[in-house]
Formats: sequence, structure tokens, C-alpha cells
Amino acid sequence: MGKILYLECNSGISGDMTVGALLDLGADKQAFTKALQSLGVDGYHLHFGRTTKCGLDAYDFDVHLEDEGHDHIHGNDHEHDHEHDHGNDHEHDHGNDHDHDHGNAHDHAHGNDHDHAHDHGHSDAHDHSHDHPHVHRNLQDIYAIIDRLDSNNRVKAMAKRMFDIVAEAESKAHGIPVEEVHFHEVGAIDSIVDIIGVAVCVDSLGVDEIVVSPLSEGYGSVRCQHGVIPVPVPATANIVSAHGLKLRLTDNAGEMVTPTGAAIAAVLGTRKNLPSSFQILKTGLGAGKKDFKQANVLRAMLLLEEEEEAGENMWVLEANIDDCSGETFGFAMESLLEAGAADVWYTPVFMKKNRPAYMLSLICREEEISRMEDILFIQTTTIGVRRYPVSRTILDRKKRKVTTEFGEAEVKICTFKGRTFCYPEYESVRSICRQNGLDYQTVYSIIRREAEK
Ligand SMILES: O=C([S-])c1cc(C(=O)S)c[n+]([C@@H]2O[C@H](COP(=O)(O)O)[C@@H](O)[C@H]2O)c1
Ligand code: NI
Repeated sequence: MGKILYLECNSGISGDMTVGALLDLGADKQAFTKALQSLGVDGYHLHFGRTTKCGLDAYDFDVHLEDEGHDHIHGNDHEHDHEHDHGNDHEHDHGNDHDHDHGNAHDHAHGNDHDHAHDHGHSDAHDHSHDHPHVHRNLQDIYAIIDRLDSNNRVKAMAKRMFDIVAEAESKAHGIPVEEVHFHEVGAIDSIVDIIGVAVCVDSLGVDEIVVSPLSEGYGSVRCQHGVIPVPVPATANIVSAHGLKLRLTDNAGEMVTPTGAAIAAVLGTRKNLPSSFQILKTGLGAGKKDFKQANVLRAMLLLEEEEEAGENMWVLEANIDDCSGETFGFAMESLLEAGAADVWYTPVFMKKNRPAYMLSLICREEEISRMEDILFIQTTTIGVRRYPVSRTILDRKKRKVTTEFGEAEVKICTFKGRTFCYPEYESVRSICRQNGLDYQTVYSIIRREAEK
């Protein structure tokens, strides 16, 4: 029963859409801006705003590079006068006193400790294929920037992995070694901000697992620094192929999945399918820059997995194994349980070739079969797994905390045909026994009595 982040990529995925969706979902904006300031990278400002996509209110996040068509004068009176020319219909026209009357409200934050807020407008229909000069950086330069980040190692590793994936995809597309990949668009500040931003935002949400839906992609071609290239662009196609992502082609003209977006999807996904039943705790929408016939948004959801339902159909996976050590078996069981197996057990068997062995059995939901098989093939020596569906009946159950004279204890309360059964949780019984030098049966009865009151 954990918290799951679900990224619904029905309009594709890009770096800024992901940051927008996560901030809309409640990711820590302060942690985000603070982390980016710690990079010491200058020459950009961030736009935090809202816009509408097919009538839906969505978070509009963008990174503007200040040497690319932006002339910012950051004097005392906060005068701005900048223009965008992205070869599309995204126009800014700022006055001097930061009191604009445009359709959408935006906050700005700068990479250089220079924070201010003002309103300005977006036409919402701009294409993101910027036609501006780019800083060229290789993977080591990017790593050096990420190492400066004032954040934890998990965030840094996540961001590096995303850049690794883009670099590998570019290397393949251009037929050059990874070390020789010089990021162009992807190496520019906006990609660094997007990738690091996503890592910081995800970390701040504190989720247990992440599910990424298939990625909807458009058709046709897109203009980038190389010239006009087909959609999915080669870097995206390489990432999708190398990381087993699923693409769902649509009849929208243009690019919906950017290489950065695909790399984010590849790194974030920890679980293939949604649980069979869940609560939606919160949703967030991150706006894309183009307009399609459907709302061009990335939807992020915070889900709470529900306890298994009674009468659920489950699967049993089994393997007879005669060449594994007890330690290996122990580790495999631990890994399977951690990955969501409802139970794992070993049965001593005599198998072919007169061999005493163990049958490893586990029970899991259908959507978990492939994850369980991955573990079985990687963590044990088995070279085959059999499976069959089983039905099971389970009682309605709830966990409850009770207070005893020795402290709090957890109890599972099960109901069946109007009757209630209270089962103290083993961990609670053990901890009270240990702390108070009591025996198991006594503590179990005390907790149970308390729960039945
Ligand atoms: O800059 C390079 S090398 C580049 C390569 C490719 C390939 O598929 S190869 C594609 N693009 C396009 O650049 C923009 C920006 O992508 P981000 O991932 O940085 O958002 C996008 O349109 C890519 O298709 C650039
Ligand atoms: Ni390229």
C-alpha cells in the first residue's frame, strides 16, 4: 500500500511538461529553485505560470535563455524588454513596470539569485523547436554541473542517468562514441534545468513507485539543428527502443515525445502497470507548448494503492530449482516480496535426474508477472518459470492501531459474515516482547483483548 506517481503521457512527454505537471501536483517549488540556483549556471530565467489547453487549466513551465533574443535589464526598477523569436507564434512584449495585463500569470525566477515576479502573456501555441545558438557541452561537462547541485545523491544519480540515456541515443543516431556526443539542444541550459528539475521534483514528492503510461507520439517531421528529421526523432526512437518504452502513434502532426521526455520516462518508470484498484490523491497538469486537437498536457497523478480485493484473481509462478544456494534462495525471496509478491514459499521436492531440490512458488497479480519473472531469472539459477491463474477468497481487512499498557500496537481487523477477527501484527508483538522482556503469548493476548474492546 504505497504512494504511486502516475505519468499519463497521452499527449507525449517533454522536459518542461514534466516539470509543470510535477509542480502542479505539489512538488516543492522552493526546493526546485534553490537546487537550480546551487548550480551556479547563469543566463536564464524560469517562467512559472498557468495556461489553458482545450479549456483545461494547466501549469505552464518554461525556461528562457537570456542571450537568445532576450534583452533583460535588471536594474532597480526591474525593467524588462525582451523579445522571443522562436519561429513560431510565441510572443512576449514586456513593458517596464512589470504590470502587464495578459491572459496568463507567470512568476519568473532567475538562475542568478535574482528573483522577481511579474505577469506576462503567452499565446500558448508556440512550437519548441528553438532556432537559436546553443552552448555545446559533452557528458562530462554536464556531470560537472550536476555535481555542483545542492541536493541528495539520489537526485544527482537520477539526473545523470537521464543525460546518459540521451547521450547514448545521440551517439547511436550520429554514429559517434558517447564521449564525443556534444549536446546541442539537449545540452542547452533549458535541458539541464528540465532534467535536474524533474529529478528534484520527483524526489520531493516522496513516492514509492512510478508508472509511466505508453507515450503518445505524432507523425511527420521536425526541424532541429541537424535539419528536418523524422518523427519520432532518431534520439527518441533510440531511447524508446533501448529502454522498452511503449509508443502509441497518433494522427497529430509533429513531435510529441522529445528525447529529454523519453529519457525522463525511461528513468522514472519503476513499475509497468497501475494497481488494479487505487485512490487518486491529487492530479497535476503540465502544459505542452503546441496545440493539438486534444489537450496538450502531461497529467501527473498521485495514487494510493488499495489493499487487495476479496475474490481477486491471482497468478502462481513456480520453478523447481536444484542448483541454488540457500543464501541465493533467501535473497530471491526477499526481492520478490519487496517487489510486491503476495507470498513466496519453498517446498522441498525430488525432481528429475533424482535430484533433491526446492520448488519456489509465489503468488502475485497479473500485472506483476513480468516483474516477478525478471527477478526469478536474474536472482536465481532457474531457466524456466511455469505459471497458472488461481482464484482466492480473502477476508475484508483493515489495519488499526491500539494502545496497550506497553505502548501502541498494530492489529489486522478482518470481517466475515458479520463476525470480526482481530489479529495482532507480528512486528508489534515482537517489539513489545523485546522492550519489556515479556513472552509472545502474553503480549499477543493483551493486544488482542485491547482490539476487541
Ligand atoms: O540536438 C540534437 S543532437 C538533437 C538530436 C535529435 C535527434 O533525434 S538526433 C533531436 N533533436 C531535437 O531537438 C529538440 C529539443 O529536444 P529536447 O529533448 O532537448 O527537448 C527536439 O525537437 C528534438 O527532437 C535535437
Ligand atoms: Ni542528434
